[in-house]
Amino acid sequence: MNKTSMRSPEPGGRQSPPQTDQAPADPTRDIAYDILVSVLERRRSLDAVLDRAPATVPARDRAAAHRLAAMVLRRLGTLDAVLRPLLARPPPPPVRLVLLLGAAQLLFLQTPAHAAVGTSVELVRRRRLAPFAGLVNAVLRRVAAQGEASLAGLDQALLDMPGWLWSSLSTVFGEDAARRIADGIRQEAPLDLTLRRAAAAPEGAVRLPTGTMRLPAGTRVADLAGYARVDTGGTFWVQDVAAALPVMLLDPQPGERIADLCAAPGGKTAQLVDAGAEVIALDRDRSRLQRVRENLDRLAMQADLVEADALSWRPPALLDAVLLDAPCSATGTARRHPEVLHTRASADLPAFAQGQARLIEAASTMLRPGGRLLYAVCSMQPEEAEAQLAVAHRAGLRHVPFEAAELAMLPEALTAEGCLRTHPGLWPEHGGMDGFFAARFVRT
Ligand SMILES: C[S@@+](CC[C@H](N)C(=O)[O-])C[C@H]1O[C@@H](n2cnc3c(N)ncnc32)[C@H](O)[C@@H]1O
Repeated sequence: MNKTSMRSPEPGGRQSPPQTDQAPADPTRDIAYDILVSVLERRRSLDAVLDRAPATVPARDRAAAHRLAAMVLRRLGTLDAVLRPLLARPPPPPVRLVLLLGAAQLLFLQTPAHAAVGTSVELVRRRRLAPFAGLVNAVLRRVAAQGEASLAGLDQALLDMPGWLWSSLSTVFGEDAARRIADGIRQEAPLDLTLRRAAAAPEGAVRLPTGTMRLPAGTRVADLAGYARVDTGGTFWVQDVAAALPVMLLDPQPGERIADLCAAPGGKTAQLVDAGAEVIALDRDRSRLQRVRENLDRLAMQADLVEADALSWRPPALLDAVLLDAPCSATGTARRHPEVLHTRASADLPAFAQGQARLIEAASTMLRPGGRLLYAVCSMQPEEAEAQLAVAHRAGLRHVPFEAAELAMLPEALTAEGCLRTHPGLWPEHGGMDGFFAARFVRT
């Protein structure tokens, strides 16, 4: 196979263009490139980078940049494996990013070849890497010519998942399920909405067996009728089908006093309020708590918002229930937030598990005898899930397993110990779901 050779960049060739408030020349690809740099080199979140894009960039370009960068992050191992045989030696990191963006458009986003190749050549020039324009052009033309054949013989499930996550998932779920999870993560996630009680579903939405309404990937939520109704408040909010399960399993009753200890951005708070509970929504991050306020305002819902650290906060009176949706590695959200595949490592797990244990201990002191704790994490890792059952026991909490009848719509998510465990390999016929773990306890 012919390999395309490279010349060295000109002095200063690796600098990024200066940041300005002006809209970039090709916002989709420029922003997608910046996202990749920030995620892969600085372990930042995709949304945080997108939030920094100039306000002049239209929503449609932001959405396209998000989709393109997310596709590269989801398919990075496969894309590298396609490009490697076409290169005489590893290209400088910025050139690799341009090639990844171009190849993702060609292989996974159905961008016409002339557009994907041409815009990639322009992008490498704008990044002051003009000496590599010929290389980018030649390599991407080869990818375009090979098309689907580029992927033949590649074990994409293994290539696209970090090794540590693959071994952890194979141990927990078995190799077949790990493969189904990898397949689920590689799909673009649909838009899931939780409807408020008795509200009408937005047009075109499909009702999933657990009640969540689902619309195709790429649907813009703000365009849907009912998003910001002024008379009654919005009729729905965005929340993955799996993220809606913990509150369903807590089964909040009207008038119950319930604290949502890690509330922002407020999807589960809204479910608790919608059920008629008296809700205290707590978050230690002021700007994130502000998002809870905005979301509840849009829905015309009331809760007591408290900016505090759940480790030291105590309620004015003991509570009927606590929802602890604890901070975690978030591996369960990899299909919606594919950066977690690159920003997380197994070395992060002990610190997360320790933080969760301290929050469980704090939560146990807030409950009246007989009060319920619903512990949840959007993680698939056992350190953050089953391992916390022993912590809860030591803190004076009794595990109350979920019953088969409570998960009759999703029996495959009920574990032998009576916990909830979902993952992106479940419900492939409906479009999958995020990974979540939940367990229920009662204060003895
Ligand atoms: C997993 S998110 C919660 C998602 C939320 N429950 C929902 O459904 O929309 C974690 C949140 O916990 C907050 N948090 C983390 N540690 C905390 C602590 N010790 N006290 C209060 N909030 C905390 C973070 O600021 C973050 O907003």
